[in-house]
Amino acid sequence: MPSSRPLVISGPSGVGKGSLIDKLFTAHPDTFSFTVSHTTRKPRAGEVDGKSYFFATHEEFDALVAENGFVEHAVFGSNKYGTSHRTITEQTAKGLIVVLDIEMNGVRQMKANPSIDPRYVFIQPPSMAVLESRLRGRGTESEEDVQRRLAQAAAELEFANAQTGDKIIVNDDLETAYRELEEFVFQE
Ligand SMILES: Nc1ncnc2c1ncn2[C@@H]1O[C@H](COP(=O)(O)OP(=O)(O)OP(=O)(O)O)[C@@H](O)[C@H]1O
Repeated sequence: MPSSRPLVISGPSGVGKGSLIDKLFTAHPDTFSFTVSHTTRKPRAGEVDGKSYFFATHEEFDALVAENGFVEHAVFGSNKYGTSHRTITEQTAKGLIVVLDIEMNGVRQMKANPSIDPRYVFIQPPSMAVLESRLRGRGTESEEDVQRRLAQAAAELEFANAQTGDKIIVNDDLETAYRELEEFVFQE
């Protein structure tokens, strides 16, 4: 039986977190769950409250921050995003392993307030050059955005390397990295 502790997957943009998490969910369809984040941004067409996100006003969001309702939260542009304690405990109570895809500052917050005791996995690129080519190859970001993500990547790698006791997986060959992740997740 795998541990029921939530799994926090972190690492620079473009390193392959999404690809690895997709593989995990596909290979084990009834084992894992995502959380539903809170956001102050307005719903886009087709987005359902409580499914895509929990949509909140700034006042509602700030009230939840004040009562320590988030395990991590952040501001992107003019909007706030956060993962509530509640979304994690609800999914864990269903017997699912919660998977959180979180950036460095979120990990910092979770470690500073260790109320849910997750397992941390850091995904790293074989080199910065490979990371750059994956980010460009994905073709979803503007040049300015690629540059911003690469600058942030250096900080992400430095942060991960300074952590002790967490799992680090180098995503060189995707299948090999996936097997390493799977083995870690399903170990006793
Ligand atoms: N081991 C690998 N070898 C080659 N290409 C890979 C590998 N892993 C992922 N990729 C490719 O690299 C690109 C970035 O991967 P992905 O979108 O999964 O990254 P991410 O870490 O989730 O990024 P973000 O944090 O920005 O969402 C994708 O085009 C993906 O197909």
